[in-house]
Amino acid sequence: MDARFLARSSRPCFNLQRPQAGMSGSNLKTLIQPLAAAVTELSNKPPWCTGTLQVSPEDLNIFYLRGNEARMLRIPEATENQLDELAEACRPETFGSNDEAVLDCKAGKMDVKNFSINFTPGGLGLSQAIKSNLPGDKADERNISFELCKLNVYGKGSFFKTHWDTPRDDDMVGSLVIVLPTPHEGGALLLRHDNEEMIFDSGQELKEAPAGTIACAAFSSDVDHEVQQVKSGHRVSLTYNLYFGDSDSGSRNRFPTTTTLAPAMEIFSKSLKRLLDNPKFLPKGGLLGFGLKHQYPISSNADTEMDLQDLIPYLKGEDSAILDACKAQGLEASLKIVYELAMGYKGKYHVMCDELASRLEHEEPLEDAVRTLRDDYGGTVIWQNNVANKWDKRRKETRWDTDVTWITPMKNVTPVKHLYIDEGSHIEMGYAYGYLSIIVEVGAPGRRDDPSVRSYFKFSFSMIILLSSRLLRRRDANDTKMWKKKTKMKKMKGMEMKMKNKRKEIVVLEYSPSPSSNVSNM
Ligand SMILES: O=C(O)CCC(=O)C(=O)O
Ligand SMILES: [Fe+2]
Repeated sequence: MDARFLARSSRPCFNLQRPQAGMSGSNLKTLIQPLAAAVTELSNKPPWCTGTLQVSPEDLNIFYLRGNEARMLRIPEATENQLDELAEACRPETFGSNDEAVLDCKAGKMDVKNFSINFTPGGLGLSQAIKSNLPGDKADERNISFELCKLNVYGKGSFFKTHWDTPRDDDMVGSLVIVLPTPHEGGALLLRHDNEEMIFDSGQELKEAPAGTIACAAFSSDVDHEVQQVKSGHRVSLTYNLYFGDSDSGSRNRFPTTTTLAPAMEIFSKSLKRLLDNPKFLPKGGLLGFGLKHQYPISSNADTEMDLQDLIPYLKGEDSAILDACKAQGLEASLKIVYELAMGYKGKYHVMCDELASRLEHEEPLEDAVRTLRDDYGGTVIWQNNVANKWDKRRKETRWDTDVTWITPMKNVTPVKHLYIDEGSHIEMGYAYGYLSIIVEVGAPGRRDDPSVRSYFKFSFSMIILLSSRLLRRRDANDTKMWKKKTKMKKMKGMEMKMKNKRKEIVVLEYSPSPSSNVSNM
C-alpha cells in the first residue's frame, strides 16, 4: 500500500499592530517579533493533505441502484457508457437550498443509501495519514473516523463552485474526497486557506499512476474548495465527513500523543517565556492577542446560548498549541470575540466580548450597538477610530487603545450585515464582524501569571495626551515648537499625577473589574 501525502509549507505574514502607549511601535515590534515568528512556525503546515493510494481492483466495485434495479460497476474497467449510466442514476447535486445555489454545482449526486463500495478509508490506513498531516485536535490519542456522505459524478462541463462543507457536528474536523480511477481531464480540486492555495489535479495524478490507484484529498472544515470544470471523461468522487472519535472497524490503530507540532511548540513556548521575562515588555502588564488561524462552527442563532469557552476542546493544531503554551506558563488564556462595528462616516469600534452577541442584528444606531455589546455582553471597547474626526481639524482623532498587544491579527469569523441608524434617524448600511481570538492576561514583570498585577496607566496616559493636545491647540497663535514641547511635558507630568489619583475611577468606568475576581471584565 502506497500512501504519499504531500504537505506544503506556508508562511502567513502578520501585521504587528498598535504600539503600546509608553513604548514606541518599532520597539514593541522588535520585542514581539520572535514570538510572532514562532507562531508562523506553528502554522507552517496547510490544513490539507493530498495523495494517491493503490487499492486492489475488487475493492473498486460499486454497487448502486438505478431505479429499482441493482447494478454493479467495476470502476477500473468501466466504459464511458457505463459511467454515463452511473451519472444518469444520480440526481443533480443541490448545493444550498435555492435554485440559484444549484447553479453552483453541475454534478450528479448519489446518496449513500443508494450505493456501496468495498473499501473503507480506515481499512486503507488513511486515518493515520490524515491524522498526522491535518492540524490535530488536543486529544491526540483519538482517531479519525469517516462517515461516507455521497458519490458525485462530474461529466463533461460539470464543476462545483467554491464552498465550505457545512459542519454536521461540533467534532467534525474536515472532509475527505476520494476520486476513483476513471479517466478525466480537468476537474481539479482547488483548496484555499488564508493566503494559500493548492490545486490537486486528480485526472493528471491518476493518468500517470498504476492501475487501481485512487486520489485522496483531506482538508479541514474551514478550507474553501471547488472542483474546476471537467473537460472530458468522468470524474467520480466519494465524499466523507471526518470526525475525531473511534476509528471504523477497518483500522484500530491508536496514534502516539506526540504531534508534528511538538518542535514548533517548544520554540513558541521558549519565545513566549523569553518575552515574559523581559521587564521592558508590558511593564505594567496587559493583554496579548492571537487571532485564531482556523475558523470554527459558531452559532449565531439568538435562541442558542453559546459559551465561547466550549470551543476550546475543538481548537485545531496551532490554535490549540498557543492556548496550551500560554496556560503552561500559568497565564490566563481564553477565547474572546472581538466585534468590529463600523459605519462609513462614523468610524469603527472594536469591542471585545466573552460571548456571542446574538441580539446584535437588530437595527440600532452605531453607538447603541456599542452600548449593547458593553452592557449586555460585558464588552470592552478596545479600539476606536473615529473617521469623522480625521476631516474635522478641530477635533483630534480618537484612538482608544487598551493593552491588547496583537501577536497575530484578529481574524474575521462571521460577517453579520447590520443596519445602523445615525443620529438623524437615517439608516445606513454598516457592518459588524466577529473575530475569534485567544486573549491572554499578563501581569506586570515578575508576576506575569497574576493578571491582577496589572495597571491601566497606559490608558490614562493616552487620555492625557489627548487632553493636553486639546489644551495646547487653544494657544495656536503663540505656538512655537519649543513651547509646545516644554508645556506638553510639564502639563503631562502634572496631569499624570492627577490622573494617577483618578485612575481607579477610569478603570471602573471602562473595565468594570468584577469584585469577585482579579481579572478585569474584558
Ligand atoms: O467532488 C469533489 O471533489 C468535492 C465535492 C465537495 O466538495 C462536496 O461534495 O462538498
Ligand atoms: Fe465540499
